[in-house]
Amino acid sequence: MPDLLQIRSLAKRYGESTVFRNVSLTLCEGEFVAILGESGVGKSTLLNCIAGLDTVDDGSVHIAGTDITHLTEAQQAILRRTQLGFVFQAFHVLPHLSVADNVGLPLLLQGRPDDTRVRTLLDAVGLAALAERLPRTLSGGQLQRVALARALVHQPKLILADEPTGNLDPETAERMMALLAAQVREHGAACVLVTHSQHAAAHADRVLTLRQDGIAP
Ligand SMILES: Nc1ncnc2c1ncn2[C@@H]1O[C@H](COP(=O)(O)OP(=O)(O)OP(=O)(O)O)[C@@H](O)[C@H]1O
Repeated sequence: MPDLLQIRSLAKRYGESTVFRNVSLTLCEGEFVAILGESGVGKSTLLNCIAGLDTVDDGSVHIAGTDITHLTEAQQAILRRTQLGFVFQAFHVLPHLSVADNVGLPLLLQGRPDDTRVRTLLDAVGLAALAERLPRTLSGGQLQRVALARALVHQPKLILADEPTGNLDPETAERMMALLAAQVREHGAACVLVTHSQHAAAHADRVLTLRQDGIAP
């Protein structure tokens, strides 16, 4: 199966301080990897580097065969829009858009708005009744589900999920992880999940731990 993500010898520093180095990881279609690691070790930074949202100091990141570290910012933005779904730890929903419009944004940006697909995702994350509400009227767990629905709505090839169940009760978290896993396995996507939750990580095919000098089982 083709590799959707290939990370080779990735290194990241902030000034003189090394966050991580020697990080290599390959994911093919249908693969789901969970990354654990102590707080501050660089898990969110790694996801940002994969998405081209942060610079890297060494190594390469190929997404569906394209090295994102060698693209211009505009080219990276197009690749993110077409290939990536990102569940940010801090949600990053747009405050002036309704829940439905936030979820539909990736489709709109690709010039293929689809209200039916948005409705399907809102149903799947249990937010259909809140479709017209503004984000500021939602709870943290509801916002997290908006972020998950938005990351899946355009059926991206690569899903990067940063602690996507951190604000959810155990039952809702299980349902959201099942939704994420179904997207990966039924649609041939690949997912990198960053989490502190062993329950969430149990949905993955492989569980790896990030340390300063690399990533390993
Ligand atoms: N813009 C920045 N400038 C300098 N240091 C940074 C910057 N962003 C992150 N860091 C540092 O990089 C390290 C990795 O941060 P990161 O948020 O990736 O960790 P994490 O493993 O995701 O943590 P957590 O599990 O607590 O969310 C931390 O020590 C953090 O302080």
